[in-house]
Amino acid sequence: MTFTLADLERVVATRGSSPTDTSYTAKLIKGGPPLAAKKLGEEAVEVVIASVAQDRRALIAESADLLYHLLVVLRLGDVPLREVEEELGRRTGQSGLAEKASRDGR
Ligand SMILES: N=c1c2ncn([C@@H]3O[C@H](COP(=O)(O)OP(=O)(O)OP(=O)(O)O)[C@@H](O)[C@H]3O)c2ncn1[C@@H]1O[C@H](COP(=O)(O)O)[C@@H](O)[C@H]1O
Repeated sequence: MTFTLADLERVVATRGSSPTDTSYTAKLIKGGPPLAAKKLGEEAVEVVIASVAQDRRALIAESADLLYHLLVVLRLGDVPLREVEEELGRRTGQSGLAEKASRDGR
């Protein structure tokens, strides 16, 4: 089964509400937006470098880091991933994808 961003969002939320000493996510959340946003920026630069270098393997790994850190930043901003998806859906307008998502109740 595919591990989705929604699954990762739930993991991040759990680490935020039940922090453990060994959790990197809990450390980021404790540091608040200044720490999490700084890490997000660093990961974005690493994605840029991988892209320009045309390093496909690094692009996948750095994109995973970037998406994870984005979910932490969203959590700290009290923004559910669903609201970002809704924004993307609005931009997609009346395309088939948006209609399907709407029919599926997402
Ligand atoms: N997807 C991720 C994920 N991606 C990247 N990272 C961490 O992000 C950090 C990336 O920062 P760097 O590359 O700068 O590494 P670093 O120098 O060790 O980081 P700093 O100490 O400088 O902050 C690394 O420590 C990675 O382990 C992640 N940490 C956690 N997750 C997910 O979150 C879940 C919970 O993790 P914990 O919160 O650690 O239990 C995990 O099971 C994963 O699913």
